[in-house]
Parts: sequence; structure tokens; C-alpha cells
Amino acid sequence: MLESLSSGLISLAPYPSLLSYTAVAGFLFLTYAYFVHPFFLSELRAIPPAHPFALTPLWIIYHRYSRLLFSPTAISLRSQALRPIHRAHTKHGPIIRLSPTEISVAGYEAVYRVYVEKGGFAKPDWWATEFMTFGVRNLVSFVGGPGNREHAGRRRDLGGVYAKGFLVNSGTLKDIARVVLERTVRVLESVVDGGDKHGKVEGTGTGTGKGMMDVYTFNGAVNADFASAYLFGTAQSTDFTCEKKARDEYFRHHNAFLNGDQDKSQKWLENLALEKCSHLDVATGLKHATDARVEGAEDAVVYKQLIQRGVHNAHLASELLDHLIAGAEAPRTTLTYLQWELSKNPGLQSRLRAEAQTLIPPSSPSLSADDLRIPDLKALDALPLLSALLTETLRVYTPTPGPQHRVVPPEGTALGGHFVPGGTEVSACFGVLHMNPDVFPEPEAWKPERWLGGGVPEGGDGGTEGGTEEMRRWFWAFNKGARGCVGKDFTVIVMKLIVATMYARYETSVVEDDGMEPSDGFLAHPVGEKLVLKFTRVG
Ligand code: HEM
Repeated sequence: MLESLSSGLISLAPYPSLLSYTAVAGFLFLTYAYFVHPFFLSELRAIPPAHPFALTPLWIIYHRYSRLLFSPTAISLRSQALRPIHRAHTKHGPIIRLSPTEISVAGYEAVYRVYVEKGGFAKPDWWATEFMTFGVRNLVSFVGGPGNREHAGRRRDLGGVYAKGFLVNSGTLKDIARVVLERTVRVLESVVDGGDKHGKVEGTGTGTGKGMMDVYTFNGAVNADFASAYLFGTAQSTDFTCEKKARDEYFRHHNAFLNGDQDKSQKWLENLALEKCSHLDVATGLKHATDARVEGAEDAVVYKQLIQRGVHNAHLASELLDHLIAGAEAPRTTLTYLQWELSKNPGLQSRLRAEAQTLIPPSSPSLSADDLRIPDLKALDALPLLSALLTETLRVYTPTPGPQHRVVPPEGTALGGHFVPGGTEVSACFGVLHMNPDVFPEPEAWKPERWLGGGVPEGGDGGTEGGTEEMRRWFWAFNKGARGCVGKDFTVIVMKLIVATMYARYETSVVEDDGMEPSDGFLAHPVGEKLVLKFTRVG
């Protein structure tokens, strides 16, 4: 017995020393990785960490992914950690370390260098992972920086179709507005009357009661109709404003795709884009018609432009699909917050109504949706209060408020007074820039009047008009430079058309606004995904 015990101890003897070697090696590694390197050797060592744990990858991983622990299937587009990053900038200044290999900047010169100067820094692969469709890259998911010829080429391929001058002068957008706003007013009239007196309207979304409607859903529908008409032409456009079943199906897949469903919902959306392109290929004679009912492609502005430039098949469908999704998503959020603020502020609503009615006649029993007048787009775009309302909403409720990821070029760069080595991940949070109290006093307050007065710059800056030059420099809702939003002028005019038409004819008040706090997603939206307003006709 004793013999066997002693032989057992002898056979265990090497393990304690192996374990202690491993423990010592682990301790030394951790000391080096998380103490010696970040404090004494890292080229980023002079940049304050957002938190002591930001000297390790743990802090940012925790903030980005802890939500997944509680709802693993709900989201793959990670959390943005906007609030912790904002708090860290407030405490530690305009440049902070988020992890040993990632920094965040919030000073104007650094942000300008990252996104604008010499075409801005390259995008990391994250963009391709999240936004590629059909297995090919589109404008938003081309990674690479100023040297990325594919990206520059695609921007050139789009020609001037999204330029403000073309949008306000060509007449196509105005024709599309006639179709989409006629439907919009038809639905609103039926909501106000408490029933569908126009026959064709399938439903308005919530069915909560006379005059009541969920505007979050409705805004998505109207904006998708505008975008799809401009991309694919009115014959191939969606009619989500009126067709509730089709709208619900589309947005089920749209929302799932943006939550990271790159399987079933992505396929569904890809099929939708392919089907529309196929119809247009037949209509334009690129393919032989098998369906005698195929209609023309005269007003398919973006499709035709890209085809003329030799963008075909998956590349074409991927680009158009991305614009459709973008055209529905961010404006649905922006308009919902704008309508929410207006609904809580009847005085401001009256001032907007007076301004909008200089271009759009009010509603009256004798004035139906058929008598709709589409305002001159240049005059609409110049309405000062409307511009201020929209800009302030985009500032406070920035639809893409979190980190916009980039990579420092191989030679490294100077940011915020520090040398930052090549390969470091760098980002700014536009939602943090918009909360700078030196530029926007009481930054969290929604105060559209801050944009009234001041010069109106030629062509605007980043979609902004009014305000001081400093305010316009700090307005980043659409990003700026080579990777700035290509649909900026389109979406601003469309949103102005919708708001002016709505408030020239109706008054709104809040019925149900639970869950209006913005989500912490790449595309932030009200967490409740719903806002019920009551619409009343004005004389
Ligand atoms: C309220 C509405 C919108 C907001 C706030 C918005 C915001 C943005 C932002 C911040 C970016 C830059 C992302 C980055 O840093 O790379 C961007 C890029 C882009 N946006 Fe928008 N967007 C809006 C509407 C639209 C619409 C209607 C379209 C449809 C054409 C669109 C198409 C794009 C595209 C294609 C890009 C990529 C541009 C490039 O990398 O060259 N966006 N948008």
C-alpha cells in the first residue's frame, strides 16, 4: 500500500513544476501584454485609455458584445458602445485608446484627417463583411482608401444623378413626388377620416383608432417608395405606402438583414433587386422579353445611369439594393424623431405650417389628394425653418452615431498631437461630435432655432444650412469627403417634401411614444420601433 502511494507521488512529481512554469509564463505574458507593453513600449502609450481595462481588448469587447450574451440570435451587427465612448471622451479628452490596437478621435483636425484629407483613410474589412450583397462589393462596402480605384470608379459611374442641381432641375424627382405624395396624402386622409374611403389603401399599420397611425412604419414605406422609384423607375417601384402586406414583408427582411441575417433575409432582398433589374433589362432591350406586360424604364434614373457606364448583373443589383435599403432606413428614423419633436411642440408646428403653406396649399374638404401641388424643389429646399428642423434632428438623433471605422495608413500619422502607427484602427463617433458643448450649447437639447440665422453657404456643407460656420464644420451626419453619403441631397429633398406636405395639411400630437430612446446599433433607431401619432386636418 505504502509502496503504491509512494510510486503514485513519484509519478505526479513533474506536474507541480510544469504547472508552476505555465503559471509563471502566463503571468509574465500578461504583465508584458497588459502592463509593460501598453505603458512603456506601445506607440500609443501617451494616449489615455478610455478605461483601465481598455489597455486590454476586454473593455471594448465587453461593450460591443455583452448584449449578444443575453440575446445571441437577435443581433450580429455589434453594439456601438456610443455612451461609454462619449463618457470617456468627456473625461479624457479628444483622443482615447479603446483597446491596444484601436483609438477614437473627437477633435476636428483629427476627424478631418481621418475622413476627408487626401481622400481619408481606408475602410477596414468590417464594412465588406456587413454590407456586401451577391458576394460583391458596392459603394459602401468597397474597402480601401484614396487608392481604391474601384470605389472612385463607382462614384464616377453614378455621374450627377444624386447631385442637388440635377435633382431639383431635371423634373424626374418632382414627377416621382407627384406619385408617392399622392399616395401619402391618400393614406393620411383615410387615417384622419378613420377609414379607407379611397378603396385602394390596404391599411395604415397600427389600426389604433381614428386619426392615429404608427409613423415609424409609415415613414419607412414612403421613403422606400421614393428611393425605389428613383432607382428602378415608377413602373418597377414599390408601393409600400398603400400596400401593407408587401410593406410588412419587405421590412421584415430589411430589419433582419440589418440585424445581421446574411442568409435568408439577404437572399430575399437580393431576389427582389434581381427581379427588378431583370424587368428593366427587358424593358431597355438588354434581354429578350418573355412577358408582354413589361413597362418602360424611362424614369429608372439610377439603373439607367449605371447600365450606361457598364455596371451589370450582380454589381448593378448590389449597388441598387444598397441604395434602396439606405433610402428607407436612415430617413425613417430621422422623420420619426422630427415628427415626435414637432408633436410635442404645437407652436413650432404652427410656424412650420405657415412656412410650408407658402408653397403647398392646406387641406380642406374640397381639396383631395388628387389636387396635390408639388412645390418647386429649389424653393422647398430653401425654406429656413424646415431646414433647421431637419438639421437639428440629424444632429441630436444622428442615424449613424457610432464609430465609423477606418485604418491608419502604413506610414502612420499624427492625430491629436500623437504619432499613431500604421494599421491602428481609428474612428470618430458622429453622435459624439454632435454633442460638443463648445459648438452646440446645451448639446442634448433639440433646439432647431440654433440653425436659424447665420449665412446659408453655397450648396450647403454636409447637408447643413444656416447656423455658424463652426456649427456646419461640426455637423457630420452624412460624413464628408470622398466617402460622404452619396444620397445626401436626394434624401434631404425627399424628407423635406414629406414633412412639408404632411404639416401643411395636418396637425400631429403624441398618442404613444414608449421606447423612443435611440438604439445602440450602427444604424440607430427608436428602440420601440414605433411612434403612434394622432393626425388632425388643418383648415
Ligand atoms: C437620413 C438619411 C441618411 C443618412 C443620415 C446617411 C448617412 C450616411 C453616412 C454617415 C455615410 C458614410 C459612412 C462612412 O463613413 O463610410 C453614408 C454613406 C453612404 N450613403 Fe447615406 N445616409 C442617408 C441616406 C442615404 C440614401 C437615401 C442613400 C441612397 C442613395 C444613401 C447611400 C449611401 C451610400 C451609397 C454611401 C456610401 C458612400 C461611399 O462610401 O462612397 N444614403 N451615408
